[in-house]
Amino acid sequence: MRRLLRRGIGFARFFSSHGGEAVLIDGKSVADDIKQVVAKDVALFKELVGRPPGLGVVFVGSRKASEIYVHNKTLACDETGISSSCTKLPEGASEEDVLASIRNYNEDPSVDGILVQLPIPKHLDEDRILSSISLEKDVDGCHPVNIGNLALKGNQPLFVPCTAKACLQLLLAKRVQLSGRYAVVIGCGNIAGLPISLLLQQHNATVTRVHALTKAPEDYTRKADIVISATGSPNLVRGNWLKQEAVVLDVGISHIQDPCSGELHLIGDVCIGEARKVASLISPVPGGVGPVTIAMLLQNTMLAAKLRHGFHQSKPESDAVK
Ligand SMILES: NC(=O)C1=CN([C@@H]2O[C@H](COP(=O)(O)OP(=O)(O)OC[C@H]3O[C@@H](n4cnc5c(N)ncnc54)[C@H](OP(=O)(O)O)[C@@H]3O)[C@@H](O)[C@H]2O)C=CC1
Ligand SMILES: Nc1nc(=O)c2c([nH]1)NC[C@@H]1CN(c3ccc(C(=O)N[C@@H](CCC(=O)O)C(=O)O)cc3)C=[N+]21
Ligand SMILES: [Mg+2]
Repeated sequence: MRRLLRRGIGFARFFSSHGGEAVLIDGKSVADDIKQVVAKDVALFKELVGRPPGLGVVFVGSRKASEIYVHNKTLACDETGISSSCTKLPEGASEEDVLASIRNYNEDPSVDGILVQLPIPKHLDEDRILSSISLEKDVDGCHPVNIGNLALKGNQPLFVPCTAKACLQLLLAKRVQLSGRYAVVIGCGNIAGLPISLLLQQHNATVTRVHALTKAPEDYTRKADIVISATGSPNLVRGNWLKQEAVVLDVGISHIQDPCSGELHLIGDVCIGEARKVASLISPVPGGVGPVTIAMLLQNTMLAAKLRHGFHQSKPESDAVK
C-alpha cells in the first residue's frame, strides 16, 4: 500500500479501479517546488554577477484578464528575486512603438528574458513582433525559430513555451508515461495547444490535434490515454469523451460571471464532476497548469540569464525539463 501511495499514477489506478474518483493534480505545490529551486539559483546568480536575472514584459492594450496575468507574473518574479519591468502600451499603439519597446529590452544588458503578453491587438503583425525578440531572450518560446525547432526532429529549441513545459512537468511529476501512448490535444492556439502537441510528440507520444472545425472530437478523445484541452470553451470535455483511467490536463480558462453576485469565477474546458468519475488523474482549473506556467516562466528566465553569462554549458532544454 505504501509503495502504491508513493507512485502517483499507480495510486490513481488503484482507487479508480475500485470505483473511486480521479486524483486531482496539485499544480500549486509543483509550482512552489520549482520556485524554491529558482530562488536559490537567483541568489547564486546575484552573488556571481552582481545583479538579479531580469524579465521585461511588453503589454499592449487593456484586457482585464491579461492585466491580472501580467500582475501575477511580476509578483512571482518578486517572490523569487527576479527583477521585472513592464512596458505598457495603449490599445492603439503602432507596430513601430511595440518593436521599439522590444528593441529596448533586446539591448538592455540587465534584461535576460522578454515576454510579449498575448493576444495583441489585431492591427499589429504578431509574426513580425515575435520575430523581433532576441532569440537568446525568448523565454516564452514564442519566436518562430524556437517553435520551428520544437517541431523539428532532433532539434532542441533554446526555450520551450511555458504552458507546454508546465504540462510536461505535471505529467513527469505524476510519472505518466508518454512514449508510445496516444495523446489528444484539443485546441491548437500558438501559446498553448500547438506547442503542447509538439512537445508531447518530442517525447514520443502519438499525438492528434483537434480544433473547432474537427468533426466529432470525442471520437478521438475516447481512444486517448492522455487528453489535454486548451480551448477556452467551458465544460467542453464531458465524462463520456474520456476513456477509463485517462489522464486529463485542463489548460483552458474561461471567466464566468455569477449573475447574482457579479463575481468572476474561473472555469476550465473540462466538466470536472463528470470527468472525475472516469479519469485516473486530472489537473483542475484553478490550481493546475496555470501556476506551473508561471513557475516555468521564472525557470526559463533563470535559464536565459545563465546562458547569457556562460554558466550553462549543456543543451538547455534537455536539462530543464527532465
Ligand atoms: N493555464 C495556462 O497556463 C494557460 C491557459 N491558457 C488558456 O488556454 C485557452 C486557449 O488559449 P490560446 O491557445 O491562446 O487560444 P486560441 O484562441 O489561440 O486557440 C483556441 C483553440 O481552441 C480551438 N477551439 C475553440 N473552441 C473549440 C471547441 N468548441 N472545440 C474544439 N476546439 C475549439 C480553436 O480552434 P480553431 O483553431 O479551429 O479556431 C483554437 O485552435 C484559453 O482559455 C486560455 O485562457 C492559455 C495559455 C496559458
Ligand atoms: N506570451 C504569453 N505567454 C503566456 O504564457 C500567456 C499569454 N501570453 N497570454 C495569456 C495566457 C494565459 N496564461 C496564464 C498563466 C497563468 C495562469 C494562472 O496562474 N492561473 C491560475 C489562476 C489565476 C487567477 O486566479 O486568475 C490557476 O489556474 O490556478 C493563467 C493563465 C499565460 N498566458
Ligand atoms: Mg495554456
